[in-house]
Amino acid sequence: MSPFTLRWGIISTGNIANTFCKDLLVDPSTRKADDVFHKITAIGSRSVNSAQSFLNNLNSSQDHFRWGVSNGALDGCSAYGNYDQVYNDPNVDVVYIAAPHTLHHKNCKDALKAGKNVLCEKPFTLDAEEAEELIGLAREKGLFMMEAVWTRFQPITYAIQEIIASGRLGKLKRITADNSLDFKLDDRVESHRMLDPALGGGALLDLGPYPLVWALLILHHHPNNVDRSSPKILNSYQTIYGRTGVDSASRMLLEWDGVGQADLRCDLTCHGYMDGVVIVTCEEGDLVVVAPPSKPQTFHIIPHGPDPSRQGKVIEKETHHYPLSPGHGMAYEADEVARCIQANKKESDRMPLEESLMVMRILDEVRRNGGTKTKDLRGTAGQ
Ligand SMILES: NC(=O)C1=CN([C@@H]2O[C@H](COP(=O)(O)OP(=O)(O)OC[C@H]3O[C@@H](n4cnc5c(N)ncnc54)[C@H](OP(=O)(O)O)[C@@H]3O)[C@@H](O)[C@H]2O)C=CC1
Ligand SMILES: O=C1OC[C@@H](O)[C@H](O)[C@H]1O
Repeated sequence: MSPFTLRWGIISTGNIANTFCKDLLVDPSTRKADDVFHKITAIGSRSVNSAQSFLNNLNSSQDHFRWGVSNGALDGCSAYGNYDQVYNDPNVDVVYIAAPHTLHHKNCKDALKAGKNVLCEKPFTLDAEEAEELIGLAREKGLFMMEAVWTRFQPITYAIQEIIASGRLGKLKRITADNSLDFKLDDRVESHRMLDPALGGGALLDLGPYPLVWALLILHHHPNNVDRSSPKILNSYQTIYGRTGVDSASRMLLEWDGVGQADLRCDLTCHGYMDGVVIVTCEEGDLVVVAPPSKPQTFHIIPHGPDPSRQGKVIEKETHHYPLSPGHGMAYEADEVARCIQANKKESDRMPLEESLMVMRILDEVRRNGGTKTKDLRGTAGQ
């Protein structure tokens, strides 16, 4: 059977848009996804020159990214000097939104209103109100929409969830998860999207979704969270970066009743502990994930010790590798979008809209309890 072709329109020509588009050009058979073919049919930028040079750059891709160029994935692709032409292009099935956080809501809304399916970068929106409005609109229009939490679709996350759910490590106790890096804040211009409060800058909104995705995968989806209830925020703290007033670091302590606690961190001033960016502590041992938390490929199981009273299922340290297919690891989420749209689904079971909304509510509460300049920043819901 010939593969299902999904035609992508791309909004903005920044860093992650480039990484994502490159991954769309990788041969799907390298990740056993022969049922899908990704085609990029429109690129939208605030400047037509930027759209055209982005397209030229994709056309000159090498290595694994050459496959799509040679197999027609960029044939007939339009380069537009605005976003509206992407939304209105009849050759586009789904729009990928990769502009700064504060524009996600407007861009998604414009795409949905034009009748397009949507994949939107994390954080899904600036606040929960925006997310609610988009979810309502997507449902009203009968369109597919998903937050681009690529980590969820990587092979290692399924494997880790399976081990935890199997009970092999004994009862789950708690997790810690950390997505931190030394972003060299002092060397950046104040208008950088990570530093500018008006663009939703700071660690929480940019890095926070990753510790949260681990908390959701492990605790929210744990078999003991039978009715999938939301966590309580026990505590949170934001460190303020004086120069622009955004958070240079954020901490969250969440609890899923009857399941466990999640101690979550994100920091723009230093790396986390690379050999243990996520630690799932269970009765019999720890499951420890090696960096980066957005796309890990290795985890260890480390037993707590030879305690004869334990069930003895974890005796020696184990190392498990789940290598990503060629590319950056973003194609798995694109495959999910293609399969959902082909099956006429309006959302992904693996990344449900309710969970995007739940994350936005958590981020709102942390932001509003902190003292940064984004504390009172409101989104564009209703506009
Ligand atoms: N999934 C992942 O791994 C990652 C996701 N992200 C998410 O993707 C989004 C974009 O991040 P990233 O690619 O790093 O950002 P960049 O700054 O590299 O790119 C953002 C692009 O948005 C467009 N844009 C529109 N309006 C503005 C504005 N007022 N100021 C700046 N840019 C504007 C520009 O493209 P143009 O001029 O062409 O319109 C710009 O190039 C963020 O929401 C971030 O959270 C980021 C990194 C990794
Ligand atoms: O979204 C992201 O994913 C990967 C991280 O390292 C990056 O900082 C963040 O923006």
